[in-house]
Amino acid sequence: MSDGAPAHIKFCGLTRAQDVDAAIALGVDCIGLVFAPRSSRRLGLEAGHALRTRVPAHVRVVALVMDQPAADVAAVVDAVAPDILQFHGAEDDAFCRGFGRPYWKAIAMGGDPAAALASLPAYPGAAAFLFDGHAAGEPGGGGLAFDWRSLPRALDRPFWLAGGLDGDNVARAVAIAAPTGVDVSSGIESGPGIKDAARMRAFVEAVRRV
Ligand SMILES: O=C(O)c1ccccc1N[C@@H]1O[C@H](COP(=O)(O)O)[C@@H](O)[C@H]1O
Repeated sequence: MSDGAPAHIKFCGLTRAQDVDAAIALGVDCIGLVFAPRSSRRLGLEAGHALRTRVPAHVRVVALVMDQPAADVAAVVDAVAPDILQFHGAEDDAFCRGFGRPYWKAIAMGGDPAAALASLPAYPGAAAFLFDGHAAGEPGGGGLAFDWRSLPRALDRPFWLAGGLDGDNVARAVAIAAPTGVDVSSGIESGPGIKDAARMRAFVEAVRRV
């Protein structure tokens, strides 16, 4: 999938203004804000809005949701104005399309990868796929990697690699999977939702060295 350009970088699960500012200073492409109920990084609408206002227009804000009612997703869209919605649950294509934003569909590769990949045609409206290491029905953000070699060599749209990435393994992951971008949460943290400046920098430097 890669066209030889460096992989894009998304830092996910930011909860503090200082971490958003540091991520932007490092030049990441996307900031992920988590609104999924079962996440230790979950933001309320006001906190999400406050973080969103710190993000310049050239950095995309991705709002992560999981198996929430349409009214809750719409409230996130209204309060946070994300550039992209990232769906992590059993939402179908029609649901994901219903909020007037491009969407990325997370694909849970941690259980049955073949079944996970077989679900891709069910999401014709997805602007991109995000392959994560958690099992279907489980939340992500737990640092779980999957076998990057299980991804197809060719896909009809951009895809992001997530799950268990950090500054030590991301170069190998990019070399194997050639994703459009890489997405990381726990691999740049000192604790849930608390990003670590040195780990953030190490991750970005590792991706840029590939
Ligand atoms: O981050 C969370 O808390 C979360 C909750 C529910 C669904 C997905 C979640 N996170 C996503 O998982 C990736 C990978 O996380 P990690 O690097 O393995 O810790 C994260 O970037 C989010 O996209």
